Amino acid sequence: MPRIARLTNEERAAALATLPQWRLADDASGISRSFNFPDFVTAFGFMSRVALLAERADHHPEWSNVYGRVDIRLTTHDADGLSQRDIALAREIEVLLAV
Ligand SMILES: C[C@H](O)[C@H](O)[C@H]1CNC2=NC(N)=NC(=O)C2=N1
Repeated sequence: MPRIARLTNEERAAALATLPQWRLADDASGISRSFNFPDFVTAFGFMSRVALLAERADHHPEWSNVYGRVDIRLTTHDADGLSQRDIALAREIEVLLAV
């Protein structure tokens, strides 16, 4: 029994309308975005900042890094799908990039 509620179709559509850079998985289980930085150090600095956000939120990304590229997928394991926690972390990541 999932401990966190999955978003309804309506909630998901409304949330994703505010996150145009994020792509919904075909099975709607999560959202993903790729980030490109000029080099590894910049990419890893970004990952460090995301890691602090994730730890504070107790919500952790699935991700990979190749040199300057960072691929992030957000899904909620405790909900077996997409929850408000994923949306909240995606928004925080967007704020990080905006400053
Ligand atoms: C015990 C702890 O709060 C949970 O395991 C948290 C940790 N981070 C998590 N991260 C993600 N992405 N999904 C979760 O369900 C989740 N659960």
